[in-house]
Amino acid sequence: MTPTPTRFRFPQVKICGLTRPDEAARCAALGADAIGLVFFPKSPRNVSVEQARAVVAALPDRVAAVGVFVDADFGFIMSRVEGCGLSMAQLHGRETPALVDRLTIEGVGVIKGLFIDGQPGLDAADGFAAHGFLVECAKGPLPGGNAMAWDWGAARDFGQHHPLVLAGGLTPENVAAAIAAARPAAIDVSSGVEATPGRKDADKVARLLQAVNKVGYQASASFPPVFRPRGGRCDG
Ligand SMILES: O=C(O)c1ccccc1NCC(=O)[C@H](O)[C@H](O)COP(=O)(O)O
Repeated sequence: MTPTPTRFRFPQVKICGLTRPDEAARCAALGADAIGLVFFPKSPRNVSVEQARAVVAALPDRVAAVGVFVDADFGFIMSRVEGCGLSMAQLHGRETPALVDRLTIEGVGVIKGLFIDGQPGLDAADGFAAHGFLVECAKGPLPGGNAMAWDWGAARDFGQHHPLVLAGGLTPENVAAAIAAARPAAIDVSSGVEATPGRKDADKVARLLQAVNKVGYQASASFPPVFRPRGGRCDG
């Protein structure tokens, strides 16, 4: 992938695992760039199509709505994308490059989940024409959302060559250190801003965004923004 100089807030912020419209609207008002909706029945954050549609309806257009899937097929993903008004899909299992290509052709932005210490690992990235790569560790009972911190600096080199979405155990207290260590294009947080699984705590979200904003805005970064506003095709 060829790095393109561009201007945007660095890093972008995705708050994942929303289940309620009022909490999603609050995340947006506080400055989140994207929210995540988990379509995985084993997760305590799993949402129905109806729930997800209501959450997306509460968002301003500038906020990306990302569906999180684990080994789902094209038809299932597209039914959620179209039924709920999602702009992006985050693939958190053993999905193939062909599935990513198919979604991209449909105008769906794709974030591929990779694991620093599991499969698929970082070496799989070059096979995927994804808009971003979420990197976290593989510890914990679920494929994501496990509140597991790791040595985030181990992803720094990866982030020089790929649009890195840093995730795993981030909190308002440690996010500045994590950003300094990994220099990601975006960060993703779920457990660290929750009151209970699936319920976001507005005070924690506010403190997280304050901490990210304090790190500063970088005028130029190596990649285009990972999270794009809803309502347009995602071509690049
Ligand atoms: O959050 C979940 O429940 C989940 C379940 C299955 C696959 C992925 C899932 N979440 C993906 C995310 O993007 C999380 O925000 C990411 O793993 C970080 O989670 P956390 O360490 O809790 O901040």
